[in-house]
Amino acid sequence: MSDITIPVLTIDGPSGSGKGTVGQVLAQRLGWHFLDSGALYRALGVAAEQAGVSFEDRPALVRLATSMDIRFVPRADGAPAVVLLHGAEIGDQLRTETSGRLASLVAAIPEVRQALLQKQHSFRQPPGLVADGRDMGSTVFPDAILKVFLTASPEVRAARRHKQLMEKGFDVNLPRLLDEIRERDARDAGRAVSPLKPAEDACILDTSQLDISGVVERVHGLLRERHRPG
Ligand SMILES: Nc1ncnc2c1ncn2[C@@H]1O[C@H](COP(=O)(O)OP(=O)(O)O)[C@@H](O)[C@H]1O
Ligand SMILES: Nc1ccn([C@H]2C[C@H](O)[C@@H](COP(=O)(O)OP(=O)(O)O)O2)c(=O)n1
Repeated sequence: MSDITIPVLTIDGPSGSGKGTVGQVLAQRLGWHFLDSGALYRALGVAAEQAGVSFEDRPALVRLATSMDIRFVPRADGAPAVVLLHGAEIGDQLRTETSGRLASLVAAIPEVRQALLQKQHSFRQPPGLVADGRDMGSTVFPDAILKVFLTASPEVRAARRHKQLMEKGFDVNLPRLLDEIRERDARDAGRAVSPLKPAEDACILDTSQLDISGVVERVHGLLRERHRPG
């Protein structure tokens, strides 16, 4: 269990809806911790592939999830944390669509999700936590003070991801990216445990027509309505 006296803001939604960007800005602004839960699943997918573990071998994946040494080293400027997997920096490889697909595959295994639960709860530290993912509000932090579910059309999300990856120097193809995003959405939404879907008490926000600061201000406004730091 996590300490329910520490406030949590959850931001869930599909790929490219802006969870990570908006979550990081708000965590920096509030001085709260930040959990990029997708990075845990991505790192596990990459670690499994590096170790030659079959994605059919559930016990081996669970062992890897439990023993995986993953650390997030925050950067002072609020930029995404440096991710260390077994002491080595993973860097931009973690953000590729290949690692997104591997993440989505391991994330469909209930025992893997269970094995990563404690790690996620350990991010709940004073003075607060912003947590981004698929099931932050529905499963991992059901008592969050505010649950936001961001959406945007698949076309808008694919275009955002395309721009982001091209800027990082990856040569990506937009139609293929759109297909991959649709495939990942379907797998994440269709799995039996903690599927991609808004928590019952989530505020749903379509970001297709909003810029990043527009989304940040909306979410911060909702948070202010519910949480006044003591
Ligand atoms: N509302 C928005 N308008 C324009 N670009 C956005 C918006 N939200 C996010 N982006 C951009 O889209 C890309 C993906 O955003 P990200 O936060 O990584 O999404 P997610 O974490 O939901 O997958 C980033 O390059 C980000 O700057
Ligand atoms: N809380 C989470 C976070 C991610 N996942 C899975 C499902 C996603 O397709 C992958 C990658 O997630 P991530 O948030 O890093 O991906 P995007 O930035 O949204 O493209 O991991 C999950 O099942 N539950």
